[in-house]
Amino acid sequence: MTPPLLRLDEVTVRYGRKDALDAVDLDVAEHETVCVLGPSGSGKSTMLRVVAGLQRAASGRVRLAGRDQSGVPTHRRGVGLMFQDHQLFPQRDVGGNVAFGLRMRGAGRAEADRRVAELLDLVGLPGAQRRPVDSLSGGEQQRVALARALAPRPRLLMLDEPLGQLDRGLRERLVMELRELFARLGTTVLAVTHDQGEAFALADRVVVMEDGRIAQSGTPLEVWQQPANEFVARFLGFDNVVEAIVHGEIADTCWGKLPVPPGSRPGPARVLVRPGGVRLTDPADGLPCTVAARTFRGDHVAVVLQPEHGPRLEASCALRDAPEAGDRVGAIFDSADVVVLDAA
Ligand SMILES: Nc1ncnc2c1ncn2[C@@H]1O[C@H](COP(=O)(O)OP(=O)(O)OP(=O)(O)O)[C@@H](O)[C@H]1O
Repeated sequence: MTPPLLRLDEVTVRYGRKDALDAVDLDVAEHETVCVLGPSGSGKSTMLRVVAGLQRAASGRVRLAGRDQSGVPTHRRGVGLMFQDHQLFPQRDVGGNVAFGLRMRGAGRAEADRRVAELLDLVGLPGAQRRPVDSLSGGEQQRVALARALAPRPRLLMLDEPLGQLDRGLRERLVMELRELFARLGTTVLAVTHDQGEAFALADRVVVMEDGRIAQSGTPLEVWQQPANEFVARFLGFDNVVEAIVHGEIADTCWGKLPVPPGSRPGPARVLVRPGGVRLTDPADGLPCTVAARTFRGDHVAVVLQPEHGPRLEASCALRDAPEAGDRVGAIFDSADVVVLDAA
């Protein structure tokens, strides 16, 4: 069996007494795009740095195509890196920036020129070779940085907050372009971001980091549908989490009895209710609540409910059905949107 393109085997990175990575195991298969997601300080950049050879592991192994990379310098690992602030060379023009890695690897001028033209076509900047980089917009600079990272045909492309500085609309567009480009080129990608929308749009697989460890790894759909624990649930923006006692297909909570999916582990647990699974009805027919606030979110309205007992909960409503602040409503719960979480 061929080994994964990248394997981290119990990799620990220590800064002083702190483990920035704590015995992390991770495989990235050839042609896979893996996005590492997590709050600030959870170890995302450290993971990229140790794979690139910019940071030494205190213990564990980094393998690329099965080969232990201990002692292999960055420029011999065959990895491409793109950081959040692009780090383009301001004194070189676009062509000079994209050709940089090629020339470093001994490519002749004609070959480098051909490859630069090919890459600028690929990233949607055909003919931009002679433009000064400071004449480019943020999004264009991002494309040049991407072309530069792809130029030497790295076996693994690593992106650190690739779209961090750009405004939301542009990011959403570029993420789709990147996904299509990586699929077309068959690039293997390890990207880190703190933006879940970006990670979910780009990734075949999402890895959520918490304090130097992997809290969950799965497809975007798996992680979204079944967050492993309360940390992941809250990181994804799900705040409807309460203590519960699960028995059979019921969870007893301060919000009353919630239906849980068949086969849920019985006993004390934390339970998440996705806002889409909170339906509003007459106060007499559900958990009586007062509407504390409502926020327009484009395609839906987030309605914050204050029950008579227990913490507030959020419901997601269609615009035409959304109640007004101060209204009395009843909340009923849909078992498909109730998730029994692992104890953290
Ligand atoms: N050179 C360093 N010296 C000491 N501590 C460091 C160093 N680099 C990172 N750390 C610490 O290691 C931990 C992980 O940092 P890292 O930069 O990998 O996190 P991150 O998830 O990428 O964060 P961010 O999203 O803010 O970039 C943090 O607690 C950070 O303060």
